[in-house]
Amino acid sequence: MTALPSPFVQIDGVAMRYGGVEGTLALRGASLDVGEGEFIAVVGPSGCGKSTLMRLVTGLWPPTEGTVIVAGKEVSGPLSIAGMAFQNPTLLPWRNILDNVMLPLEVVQPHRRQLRSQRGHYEHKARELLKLVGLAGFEAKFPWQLSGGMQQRASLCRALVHDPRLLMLDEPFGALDVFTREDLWDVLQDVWMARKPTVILVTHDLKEAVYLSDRVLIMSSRPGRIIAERTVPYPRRRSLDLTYTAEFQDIVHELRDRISDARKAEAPDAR
Ligand SMILES: Nc1ncnc2c1ncn2[C@@H]1O[C@H](COP(=O)(O)OP(=O)(O)OP(=O)(O)O)[C@@H](O)[C@H]1O
Repeated sequence: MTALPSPFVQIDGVAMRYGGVEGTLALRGASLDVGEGEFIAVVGPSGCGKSTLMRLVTGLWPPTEGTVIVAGKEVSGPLSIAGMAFQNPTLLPWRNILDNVMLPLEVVQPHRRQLRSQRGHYEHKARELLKLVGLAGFEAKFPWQLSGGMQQRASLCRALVHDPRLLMLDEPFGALDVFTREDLWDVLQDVWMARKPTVILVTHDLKEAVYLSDRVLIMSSRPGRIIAERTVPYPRRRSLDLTYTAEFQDIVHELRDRISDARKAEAPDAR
């Protein structure tokens, strides 16, 4: 019998308290595994600790208790193999779009070391990514010259330019109108199909979670932990028509009911 490969992301019994012993307990007993190349979505009540979980996986904060292992190593500082995108695109206003997308290459090794001698190669890569998300021709524009949706596309390119094995997305489409959001779902789907990074997506949008992921993890109210999961059965490439089918909507309703139960559940000793 062949052994199963170990998960790419392993979170085991993690607790996180902000601000010392009297501070806010954001997570308690949180455990989850994500396989390499898997796309998972994390949903849960507001304030349950989803963003906190993302910070622990990317090494931006250490857990108060428990372990976080990524690619076989315990996380002990910011992870260079991760690309990140958040609700707010946070592009640097004084850099044009191409230079914004290339920013991680100036920070993350081995790219940082190679950037000067291989600038042409890296620039080509950044331009190809911008083309993939429909931003060819906008390389020399500044963020303020782009719409919110276009800025979010650029921020997705920035998260991908250093070929991260792990893509961490914290409500990346939350601030966008529904049409732009749906366009970007398909952009993300195409990027995932082409490069197969491991993706952890935090979202409040249950339709988005089901449309994009292989598995949806549901968190309890704070202090958050994973209380249930739902496997999504649809092969890719998925089309938006799928979201109008009764079966798809049943899955969304099922998730909504579970989150509503989690919101009602008492968390008496959470502070
Ligand atoms: N830097 C911080 N210092 C102190 N408390 C914090 C900090 N960041 C988050 N918290 C608290 O930790 C808890 C979990 O916050 P977190 O942002 O992880 O939740 P979330 O599920 O992402 O929320 P939302 O769904 O509203 O975006 C909240 O009670 C929040 O107030």
